[in-house]
Amino acid sequence: MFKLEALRSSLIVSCQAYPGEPMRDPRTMAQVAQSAVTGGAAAVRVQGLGDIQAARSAVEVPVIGLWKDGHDGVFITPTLHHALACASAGAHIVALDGTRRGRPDGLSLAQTIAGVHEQSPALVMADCGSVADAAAAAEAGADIIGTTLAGYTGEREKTSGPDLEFLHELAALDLGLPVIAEGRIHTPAQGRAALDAGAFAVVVGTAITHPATITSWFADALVP
Ligand SMILES: CC(=O)N[C@H](C=O)[C@@H](O)[C@H](O)[C@H](O)COP(=O)(O)O
Repeated sequence: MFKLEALRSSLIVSCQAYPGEPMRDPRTMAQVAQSAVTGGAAAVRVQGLGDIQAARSAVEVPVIGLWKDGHDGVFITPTLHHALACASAGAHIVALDGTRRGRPDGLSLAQTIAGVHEQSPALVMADCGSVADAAAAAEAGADIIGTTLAGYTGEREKTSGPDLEFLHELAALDLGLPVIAEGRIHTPAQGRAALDAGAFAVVVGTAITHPATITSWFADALVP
C-alpha cells in the first residue's frame, strides 16, 4: 500500500482525453502516464475504468482514478457504484464529486465515502468547488480535499489560473486533511504558487497532457 505522505509537495499529472478525441484510448493514456512519470510525476490521475487498469499496469506510482459520467452537475464518479468500480479497476485513490449537491443514487457524500472505505482499500479524494464543500467533505470522511471543481459549480469565480485565494482560505480553515490543488495550473510557477498557498500537492492536467488545448494557446497567440 502506498503512503499518502510520499506525495507531499509533489506533482501529480492528470492524463485525460475527452469523448471523441483521437487520444481517447487506454493504451495511449497509459503511454502519456508513463511519459509523465519519466518527467517526475509522483502520481497520475486518470479517467475511466480502462484507463485506470492500463495505468496500473504501466506505471509504479499511485493512480488516482475517476469515472466521468455525463458532463453537467454531479458527473465526476457520481455514485457509489462508480466509485467502487474505480477502486476495483485498481485506483489507489478514488476521486469523486465532493460537492454538497445531490447525488444521482440518492446517497449522501458521507454514505458514499463510507461505502468506499468499507468495501475497498482505496482512499477518497473529494473534488470540491468551495470552502463549504471542503468543510462538508472533511466532515463526511474524505481522505483528501481537491480544489478540482473551483470555478465549475457556480460557487466560485473561474479564475484564469489556479484559484490561489481558495487555497489560502482552505489553509486558514485547517481542516486537518491534505488539500490537493487542481484546476487551471498552466505553468511551473503557478504550481509553485499553489504549494506556497498551502497545497499539499499539485495536479496538472491540460498544460501537460492535452495537446489540442496547448496547441490552441500557441495558435491563438500567433493570430495577428
Ligand atoms: C472540472 C473537471 O472536469 N476537471 C477534470 C477532472 O478530472 C479534468 O478535466 C481536468 O483536466 C483536471 O481537473 C485537471 O485540471 P487542468 O486540466 O485544468 O489542469
